[in-house]
Amino acid sequence: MALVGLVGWRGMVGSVLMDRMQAEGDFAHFEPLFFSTSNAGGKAPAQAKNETTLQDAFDIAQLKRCDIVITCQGGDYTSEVFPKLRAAGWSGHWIDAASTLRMKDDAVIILDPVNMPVIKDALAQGGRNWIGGNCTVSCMLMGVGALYKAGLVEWMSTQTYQAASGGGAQHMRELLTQYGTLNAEVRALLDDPKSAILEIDRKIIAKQRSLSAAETANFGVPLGGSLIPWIDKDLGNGTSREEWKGMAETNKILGQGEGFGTAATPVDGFCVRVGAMRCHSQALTFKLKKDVPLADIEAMIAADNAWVKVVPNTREATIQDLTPVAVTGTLTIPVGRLRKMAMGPEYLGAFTIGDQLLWGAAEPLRRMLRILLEQ
Ligand SMILES: NC(=O)C1=CN([C@@H]2O[C@H](COP(=O)(O)OP(=O)(O)OC[C@H]3O[C@@H](n4cnc5c(N)ncnc54)[C@H](OP(=O)(O)O)[C@@H]3O)[C@@H](O)[C@H]2O)C=CC1
Ligand SMILES: N[C@@H](CC(=O)OP(=O)(O)O)C(=O)O
Repeated sequence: MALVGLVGWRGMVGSVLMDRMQAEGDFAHFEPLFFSTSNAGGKAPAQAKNETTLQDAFDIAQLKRCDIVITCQGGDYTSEVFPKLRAAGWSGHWIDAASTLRMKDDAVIILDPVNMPVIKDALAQGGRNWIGGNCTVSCMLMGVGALYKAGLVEWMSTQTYQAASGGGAQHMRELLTQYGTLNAEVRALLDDPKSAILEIDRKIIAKQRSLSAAETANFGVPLGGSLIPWIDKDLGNGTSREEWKGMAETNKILGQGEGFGTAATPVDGFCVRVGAMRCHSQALTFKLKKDVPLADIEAMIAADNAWVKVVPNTREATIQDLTPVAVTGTLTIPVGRLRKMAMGPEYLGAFTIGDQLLWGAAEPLRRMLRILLEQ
């Protein structure tokens, strides 16, 4: 039985991964070896079989024992450990949620319902590095990948509404703390149906502008009752790194080069943090290469994979099924608001949502592990 090293299994992404692996019976297919950066020698979780002690996640000799290592520990860990492990002659499979290795030539961005042929090609050529994609990109392609597979997309523009969880657990806590502080500030006025809404509004904006440093430590500014139209690093050319990933990773996932070559499909837009908990939403505008009837587009999208769900473009269906609240904790990727736009029949609008901890992070890793175990 393959020995699989699990690193980062108790973090937020790792916990979602563990839950999914448990739900799918994955642990029946390998011997797990659990690692920790903080508690080596401690007790491994209940899924452990023969190896019941936590190993030091920096111990190259222990990592070298593994046929496969799967890590959700983060980019700093990958940067420190991965080169040492390969330099020590380890030729096992490395499956990673962090972005560190994504754009390396010898790494595949894994999203098998979308790019199984790319994964199979890499496997046939001895590929060993399998990296989960950016959450926004992965969720988007799970929804509208059919249009790319059909070669219909001339370009795509994205406007995202990204949840607090993309920043990590502390960001989710901070958002809720801010909501709580704001609510407390006006609770007495809310309880009085006769109170003036503009007084409530004045108190809220005053409170938002005076939140303590501790209450904005992670986002840097208030997010509760506001939004932040910048995610990840400033690339210095007017683009955020999150926006850059849209084109770079979409094209790499599709096997269309490293993102900006002549074969690449242009993808660009704005990435915005909003006060949602763990679902990333995005409004998409496509320029299609030709005018395709809307019914054909809907059928194509609906048939693409087992998780995508076309939501009828009506008010009732949209407000019921096309929200973070509806999608959180599920693998369903709804695609709705599908309509031709006023610019012409080749212009298509769509809105899609995905749980960024499931399809956006844990699920592609889990599925890659099964692909490797089943070869
Ligand atoms: N958050 C996201 O949306 C996404 C994250 N990723 C990638 O996954 C990586 C991990 O992200 P995320 O899961 O959010 O990170 P977490 O901070 O939740 O977990 C990372 C590690 O922190 C350690 N840790 C310290 N204190 C605690 C605690 N109280 N509870 C749990 N773990 C703790 C654990 O390591 P140990 O057990 O060794 O102490 C854990 O594995 C990111 O750095 C990123 O590279 C990828 C896609 C999306
Ligand atoms: N940057 C994403 C989350 C994330 O972890 O992305 P990446 O895996 O590309 O670093 C967000 O903030 O929503």
